[in-house]
Amino acid sequence: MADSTEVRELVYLVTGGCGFLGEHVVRMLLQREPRLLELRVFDLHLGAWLEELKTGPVQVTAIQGDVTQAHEVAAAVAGAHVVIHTAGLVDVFGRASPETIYEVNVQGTKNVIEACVQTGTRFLVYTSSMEVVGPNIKGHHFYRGNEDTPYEAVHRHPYPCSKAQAERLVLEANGRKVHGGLPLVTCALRPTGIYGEGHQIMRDFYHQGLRLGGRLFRTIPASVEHGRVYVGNVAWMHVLVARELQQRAALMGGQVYFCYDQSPYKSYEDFNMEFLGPCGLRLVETRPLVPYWLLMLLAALNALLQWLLRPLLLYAPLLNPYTLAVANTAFTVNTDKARRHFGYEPLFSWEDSRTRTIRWVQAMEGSAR
Ligand SMILES: NC(=O)C1=CN([C@@H]2O[C@H](COP(=O)(O)OP(=O)(O)OC[C@H]3O[C@@H](n4cnc5c(N)ncnc54)[C@H](O)[C@@H]3O)[C@@H](O)[C@H]2O)C=CC1
Ligand SMILES: C[C@H](CCCC(C)(C)O)[C@H]1CC[C@H]2[C@@H]3[C@H](O)CC4=CC(=O)CC[C@]4(C)[C@H]3CC[C@]12C
Repeated sequence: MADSTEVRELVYLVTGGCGFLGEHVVRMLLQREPRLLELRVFDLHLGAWLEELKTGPVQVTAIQGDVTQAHEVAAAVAGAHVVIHTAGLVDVFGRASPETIYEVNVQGTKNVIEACVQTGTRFLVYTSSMEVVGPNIKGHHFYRGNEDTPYEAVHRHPYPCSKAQAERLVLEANGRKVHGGLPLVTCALRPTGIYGEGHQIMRDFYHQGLRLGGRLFRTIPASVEHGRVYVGNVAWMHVLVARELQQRAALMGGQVYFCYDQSPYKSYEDFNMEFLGPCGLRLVETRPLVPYWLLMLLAALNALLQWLLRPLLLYAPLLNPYTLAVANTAFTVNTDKARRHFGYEPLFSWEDSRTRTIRWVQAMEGSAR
């Protein structure tokens, strides 16, 4: 909501601005950051929807680029006041190699930090993940914890390892002198499982349900709570944190914040049914259809098949030992740190978030309704 009394003077860069979360951040900035003069959207793959944004009062600059290429990042960052770094390789299914995941998530983040230092950009917001904390490889539950809750964050999978390493780099860079001599101010946001318009896995579950005659089969006990947060609220947190970081550098610099809202605590599958149910799907059984030991066996078999078939084709099903462990381990947050530090309140109520997500599912091609 542009306030006519504010002067448009700020240049923001959003890396990964054409991804699921990135698009919401871009649209939210245009709606809710009245001081924005130019918005640079940097992504490996640019979306056609960017064109429609170019007619407004803010200059929207689309930059096709790769975060692993330091010179491309530096060129995009030069002259920006704030960088929101959401670009990342989100892969827990074995589609990409561990090397590629590290290259994008860790080297890409190093490139963003170095670009800020070299070009004199002072404010950097990093999209981290709940995965930097847990669930850990021991399957310890994290039950409604906050940023200070003790937890053994031990990982083996490349995705959480790379996000944890990148987050550490961002936090350690807080206070480094950028070109011109002023200190860099950084912080990291840790969303739990994001949902909402554009969520690919929700889309996949919906289509799977349609193929199975309107049914989905429970795999995880309903008692295993999984943290979820609406994409619009995650985007709003990014906008707010980026704004307030400029005013409250001493308090917020080097800090981490979980992303949260009023979404209910439920199992991954029961939560998805909040949207898929009203779209004509039902979750069969009150208890998992397949015993857990058999699921573990199937997950291990999938991992073996992935490895055997790799020279011939990419076999990357949803079920693997890692996704099973994440889905089957409680991980929920209960915190007010973002409210205390920068006045965050969710912009979308649970009812709004649910309605918006249901409308999006219903609008999908092949809708059951
Ligand atoms: N989806 C989720 O539930 C969660 C996501 N996150 C984090 O949020 C961020 C965004 O995730 P999503 O929007 O879900 O993923 P996404 O895959 O939809 O978006 C990532 C974007 O980054 C871009 N990108 C990938 N590699 C790039 C490269 N080398 N150079 C430039 N751009 C590149 C992609 O083209 C894509 O547009 C990621 O950093 C992810 O780790 C954190 C917690 C939960
Ligand atoms: C794919 C999983 C659901 C199917 C499980 C099965 C096959 C046993 O029925 C998803 C369950 C939990 C998801 C992850 C979680 O929300 C945390 C995440 C945070 C991120 O930063 C990236 C995405 C993800 C790892 C997310 C990925 C899908 C699940 C494993």
